[in-house]
Amino acid sequence: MATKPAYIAADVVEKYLGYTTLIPLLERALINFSSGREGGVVQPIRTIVPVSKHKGFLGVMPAYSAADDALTTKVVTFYENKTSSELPSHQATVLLFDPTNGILKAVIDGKVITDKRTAAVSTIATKLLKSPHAEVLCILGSGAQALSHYQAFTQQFSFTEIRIWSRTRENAERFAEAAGGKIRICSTPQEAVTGADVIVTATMSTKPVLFGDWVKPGAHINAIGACRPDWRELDDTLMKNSVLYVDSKEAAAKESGDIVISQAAIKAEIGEILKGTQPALSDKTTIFKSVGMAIEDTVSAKLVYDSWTKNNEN
Ligand SMILES: NC(=O)C1=CN([C@@H]2O[C@H](COP(=O)(O)OP(=O)(O)OC[C@H]3O[C@@H](n4cnc5c(N)ncnc54)[C@H](O)[C@@H]3O)[C@@H](O)[C@H]2O)C=CC1
Ligand SMILES: O=C([O-])C1=[NH+]CCC1
Repeated sequence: MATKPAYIAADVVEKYLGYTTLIPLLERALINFSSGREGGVVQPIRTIVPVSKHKGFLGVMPAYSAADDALTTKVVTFYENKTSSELPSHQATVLLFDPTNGILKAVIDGKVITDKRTAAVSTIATKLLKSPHAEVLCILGSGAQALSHYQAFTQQFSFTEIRIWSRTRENAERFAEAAGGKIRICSTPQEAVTGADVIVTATMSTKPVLFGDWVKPGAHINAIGACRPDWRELDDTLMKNSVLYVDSKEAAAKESGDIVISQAAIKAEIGEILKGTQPALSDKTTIFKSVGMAIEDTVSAKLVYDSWTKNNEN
């Protein structure tokens, strides 16, 4: 008789998903993804079901990695009009299957996986694309992604100044308290961005919050939000005057309003830079437009499951 699937809750995921372990696994996954058939990644474009009546979306994100022999699907919901400040705008669950026979092995909380794997991939892009002299980090937004990016970036880099802007000062102050480090709270996005070497946009905005005229030449931008074809975070000036990298060319060209509307040309996938088949033009102004990939959830969920199994063996 088949055993019941394990349930792995958010606090356990948090315990096993450290950036130092996760980052090299994701680097390998990005390379495999960008290697076509040879890379052994099967990842169709995700299905998104709009729940227009409630300003929400349900996304289904399946993937298989031959290199990891791991099979998962994430189910993620995201809502524009949160009904409660207690409720996160994004909620997710990852189902992990035995790839040999299709048995469901684990139901894993997907919220922490989503927050951390996204920040880890931005860290990888930033290592490749930032100026070697980068000192100032700016984060626009103060939600879950803003916090995971702050945590990953402060662990992996040594910025001398970190700035944040959020729509309300109260939100920015709450963020600074949760982050716990020295953070400069800025009153306007322009103040936060001016002179910054690395910028993270992590908002639910549907209109540009970051304008090319504000951005220091040579800066690197990680654009995390605007995952719908009619949503924007970056304006046309910035999109057209920067070198544009993405996680998945196919997905970004379909899902990212910043690309769909501006018609900016994509230079390469981050996996192609890691493979050495495309250059990292770090002396130019660069954008990493992240839409999020199922394969990132697959390797993260496998890491969590394997660590959990090891620690629960008698
Ligand atoms: N690229 C990827 O892999 C992923 C991207 N995302 C996207 O990242 C973005 C942030 O996600 P979370 O931090 O989880 O959401 P969140 O709800 O925790 O935080 C959203 C932040 O955006 C701000 N915001 C909302 N509307 C705004 C507006 N019009 N102008 C400026 N700021 C605004 C909020 O005040 C808050 O600070 C979302 O667009 C989300 O869909 C989320 C998960 C993965
Ligand atoms: O990759 C992901 O999980 C998501 N990207 C945008 C919303 C959720």
